[in-house]
Amino acid sequence: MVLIGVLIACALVLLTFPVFLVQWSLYIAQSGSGKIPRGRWWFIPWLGESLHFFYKSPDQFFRERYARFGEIYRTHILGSPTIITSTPEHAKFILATKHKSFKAIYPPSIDRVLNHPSWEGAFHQRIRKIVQSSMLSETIRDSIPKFESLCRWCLEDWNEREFVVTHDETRKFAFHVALSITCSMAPCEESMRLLDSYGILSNGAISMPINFPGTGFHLAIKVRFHFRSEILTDLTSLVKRRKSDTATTYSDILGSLLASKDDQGTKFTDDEIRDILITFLFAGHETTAVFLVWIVKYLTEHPDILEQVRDEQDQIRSAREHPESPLTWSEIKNMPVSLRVVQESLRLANVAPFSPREVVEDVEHDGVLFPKGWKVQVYYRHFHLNPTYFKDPHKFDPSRFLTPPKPGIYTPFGNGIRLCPGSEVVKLEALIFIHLLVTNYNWKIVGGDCGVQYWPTPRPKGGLHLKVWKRSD
Ligand code: HEM
Repeated sequence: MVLIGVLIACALVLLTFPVFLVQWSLYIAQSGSGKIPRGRWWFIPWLGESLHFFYKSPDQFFRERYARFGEIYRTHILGSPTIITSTPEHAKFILATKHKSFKAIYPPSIDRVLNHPSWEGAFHQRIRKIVQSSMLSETIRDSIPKFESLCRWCLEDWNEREFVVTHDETRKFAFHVALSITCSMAPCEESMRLLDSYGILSNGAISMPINFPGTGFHLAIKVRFHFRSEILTDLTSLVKRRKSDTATTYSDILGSLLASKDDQGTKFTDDEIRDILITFLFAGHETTAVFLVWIVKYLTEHPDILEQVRDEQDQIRSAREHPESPLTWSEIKNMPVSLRVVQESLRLANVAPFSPREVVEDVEHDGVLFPKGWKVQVYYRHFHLNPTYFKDPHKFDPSRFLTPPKPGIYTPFGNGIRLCPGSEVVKLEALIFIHLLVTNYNWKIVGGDCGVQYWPTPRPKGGLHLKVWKRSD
């Protein structure tokens, strides 16, 4: 008995010794030169503070550490020692165009589902150029009628249903907008099949990366093969059709990818094109869908603001010769109240709260050491909910955007070299959605407030159930 006790004690000492060594080296590093930021101690090497991170709520996890350690601190989550920073100065440095010491990464769950490294260097710039030019406001303004009819299609029978799961419908809308920009695909059997596959893929990406039968992540890995082969089939037939269709010029991303050559005249391979499409569709719809749900929730909870938005949108409609005419670019540009609702919802909801990076080489900035191999998360939520930058930060108050925020403080679309190229599309989608929703419908939330699902991005739990009726009813 005594022997077993001694053996267990020895095993514990042996197991925890390396952890103490790591922790001690951190202590030396931070006390010697005062470089690595402060943080909590952890005791299980791979796990670190991950259990707290997943099961408390990321929001509470970061809030507690922010309160204790300030704007920059270290932790150990998702299998890596990580520095969390939320000083505008560090964010600018880490995300800056020319800085090569940090490389972009996906969070492990998304990484293993998408299964390709983040785009870097010249390859990244080449893709970015194509993607950006497809989403400039001059380019997307021609797509207003297309986006509006997609939105009408998604909203058309809301009043006839017992209740609407808002997130299901906004996903349908955002996904078809992304498909339209990517490969000019209109709603069809194929697009709905892809939407379903993406639903399962996204469920895996938003779950903890545990590959065990029965988990969402396990299912997503399995579905990924199915999804990839589906994309491959669709893409192959699309390329075939495009090649034989010499009469039409396609101004979508797929068309540009197929035409693009690098400095040596090399084209993208089919595998590369598939990876770009998979990633682009992923980036392009999930965040937007959740964001539109938040807009509905905020408007419902603030009837005074909903009334102002409705007044604005009704005026636009009544100023037209035919009230049902499609929206125009000049009408979109003349929605200041609704635009402020969009800006404030982006700030408060923080649907993309992080920019994750990996440190490529030891780098020091402003008294902080970022050690090689560590992860860094620029955490925008600390900016956007900081009373120093936004008075009464948890209050939904679109009027705060009557005064533009200071540069580098309001960053819902990130910053620097990877600034979201879809920001103009998101705003356009949101304004079209608001216009059609408030001019056509009244609604109320049913099933009570189910709270917030924080992982991986904050969203109303259950997708927000609505009972909807026509305004004329
Ligand atoms: C509310 C909606 C959205 C939010 C909040 C959002 C936010 C972001 C953020 C913060 C990043 C930077 C990530 C980083 O620094 O690592 C990003 C990147 C990106 N976003 Fe968005 N996004 C949204 C919608 C969209 C849409 C609609 C599209 C396309 C149609 C899109 C396409 C992309 C792409 C391709 C990147 C990668 C850019 C690069 O690596 O150069 N996003 N997004």
